[in-house]
Amino acid sequence: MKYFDEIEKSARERHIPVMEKEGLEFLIQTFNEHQCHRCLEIGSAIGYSAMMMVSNIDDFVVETIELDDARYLEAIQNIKEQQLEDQIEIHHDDALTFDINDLKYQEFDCLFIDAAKAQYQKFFEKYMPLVQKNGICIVDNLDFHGMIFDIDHIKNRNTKQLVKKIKRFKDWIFNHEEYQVTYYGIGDGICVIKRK
Ligand SMILES: C[S@@+](CC[C@H](N)C(=O)[O-])C[C@H]1O[C@@H](n2cnc3c(N)ncnc32)[C@H](O)[C@@H]1O
Repeated sequence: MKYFDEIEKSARERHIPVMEKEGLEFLIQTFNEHQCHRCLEIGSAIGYSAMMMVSNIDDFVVETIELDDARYLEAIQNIKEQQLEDQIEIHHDDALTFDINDLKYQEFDCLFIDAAKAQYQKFFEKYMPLVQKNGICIVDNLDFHGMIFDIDHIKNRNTKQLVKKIKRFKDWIFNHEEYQVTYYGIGDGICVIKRK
């Protein structure tokens, strides 16, 4: 497995939320097992997860969307420095309002949702139709540091609202008649979603 330890370390030091190694290894393994080659990622941050994916999965491209100005610019720089421009296409936009006609690819075999947690359902509903029939979607951070199991004891009002929204998404997707969801207690809770 190829790692980008310096980039990861620098992100953590500056409190830029990038995926934990364990979760990323799981993501890469899952995309490999499902023979995925084209991923749409929502939430690039500084490009770390996209670079990990394209560097560790054969014949793999990522198209990714990032809202934050500084992170987007840093992602561009990182991708360029690693000479991965041919494999990673990054857009600077709000994924909720982004015009999907501006995507380079119109169909994907995997979707990775890793942006604003309160909007998971909106991201899923907007982007899952771009994933082909046998494709998969991976969603991270579904336990929110275990808080999802003990919402009544969360004191901070904003945190409580956020955790409630994550729980609402979890309940919605787990009970969805069109999708089959498998939960893995890796990192902060990961779900692999497939069409039934
Ligand atoms: C958890 S970080 C992504 C980490 C990255 N996938 C990694 O592991 O290297 C989430 C990112 O989503 C971005 N984000 C939040 N809301 C967004 C939106 N509506 N559209 C696009 N990006 C968004 C944030 O600015 C943040 O950089």
